Formats: sequence, C-alpha cells, structure tokens
Amino acid sequence: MIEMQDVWKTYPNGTHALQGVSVKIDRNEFVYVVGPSGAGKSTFMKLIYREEVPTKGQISVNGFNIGKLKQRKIPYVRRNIGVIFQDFRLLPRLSAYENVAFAMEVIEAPKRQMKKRVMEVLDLVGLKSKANHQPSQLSGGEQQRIAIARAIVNNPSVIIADEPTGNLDPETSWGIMQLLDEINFRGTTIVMATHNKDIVNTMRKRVIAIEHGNIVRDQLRGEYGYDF
Ligand SMILES: Nc1ncnc2c1ncn2[C@@H]1O[C@H](COP(=O)(O)OP(=O)(O)OP(=O)(O)O)[C@@H](O)[C@H]1O
Repeated sequence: MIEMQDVWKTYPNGTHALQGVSVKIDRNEFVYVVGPSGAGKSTFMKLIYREEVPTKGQISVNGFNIGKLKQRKIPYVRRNIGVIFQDFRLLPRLSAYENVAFAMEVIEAPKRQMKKRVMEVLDLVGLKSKANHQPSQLSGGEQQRIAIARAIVNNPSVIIADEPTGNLDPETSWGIMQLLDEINFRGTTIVMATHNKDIVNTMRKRVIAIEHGNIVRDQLRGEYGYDF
C-alpha cells in the first residue's frame, strides 16, 4: 500500500536527504525506521504524508501517486494518513475533545457522528475523563495520547509516527507503544521513526535502517542495531 521506487529528495539548499530509496510496505505492517541523526528518516516519512514531494522517483500510497497528486486530491489522500509527532502539536487553547473533533471538522465529517466518534477514540486512548482538559493541564504522555486519538479519529489506513516517544520517559513510552500496537492490531499500518533501542529490540517488528539517504538494512523481526 506504500511503495517507493527510486526516490530521491534534494532540498533547495542542495542537501541530498534521500538517494534512490525503493521499498514496499504492505497493509497492516508495523515498521520501525531507524538510523543516525540526519540520515533521512523524517524526510522519508514526510514524503509519505506529502509534506514534501520527491525530487525524482515515484511514491504511491493506497494506489495514489503521491508526488504527482493534483492539488484538489491532496486532502482526500491526507485524511487516510494520521500523523503523530515527537512534540505532540496539539492546539493549546482547545480542550482535548476539541483537538480531536477539529480533525473531523477539517474533513467536514457529519456533525451528528462527531461526538460519538470523538468520545470513542478518547476512550480507546484511556482519556475520556479528561476530555475537557486543555493540553497544559495534561502530562506529556496524556498529550501524546490525545495526539494519537486525533490521528486515528478519521479511521486512516496509515499512521506515520515521527519519534512519538522522543519526549517521554521510558514507562510512558511503553504505554504509547502498547497503544500503537493495539491500533496496528485493529488494522492500521504503522510507520514509526525512532531512536528508542529498547522498544525496537523488545517489539521485534520490521526494521528499516536509513543511513546517508539510503536504506542499508530491512529486516523482519529486526533489531535496533546501533549504540545511540
Ligand atoms: N527543509 C530542509 N531543508 C534543507 N535540508 C533539510 C531540510 N530538512 C532536512 N534537511 C536535511 O536533510 C538531511 C536529512 O534530514 P532528516 O530530518 O530527514 O533526518 P533524520 O534522519 O530524520 O534526523 P533526526 O534523527 O535527527 O530527526 C539532513 O542533512 C538535514 O539537515
């Protein structure tokens, strides 16, 4: 469902962030993307959710050629991809409920479905009781759970998570990991960039390692493989 064929990304300043990446990720896979800082992991992820377009090569997500997408088709493809970041990126003045509901409003989901669906995902992430709290009234782990609720509320087929445990302590990170595992188990493909050695070595999922803009390792039930 995600396929890259000889994908290159050169930023306007001349940095070659990806240099000829080819990969296939099937429906319902869970993939860790690992590698040194600056290797091209975030770029790899940004190309999937079309935050960036490739300089050369093809990327298809659910059959859509992402790099060549017509402007009017972008929202349609994006709604099928949920994104989670290291720094949560919740809207500070909105409550947990409103942050999640906002993702449904953006795609103009029917109003009558909204309340039920938002409460359903808040329940799934274990935060129904904090629906009215603002992000500043929540812990880091709770904020990330709200960000996950927001990412899944429109039932995307893919979740892109760029270092989702990067700002969290080990115990909280494990909670987030179990939640993502559960979401994957329910049928969502997950691509997660991480520097968390413990998590990768314990979960034993597919591991794609990127160095200098190239995939240098791709293992099923892989290991982290670095000392950082
Ligand atoms: N918008 C940009 N403009 C120019 N260069 C960029 C841009 N974004 C990233 N780069 C460069 O592209 C290369 C790959 O960056 P990328 O963020 O994809 O790496 P990364 O593996 O995610 O790193 P980290 O683990 O530190 O997050 C780096 O050399 C980076 O400096």
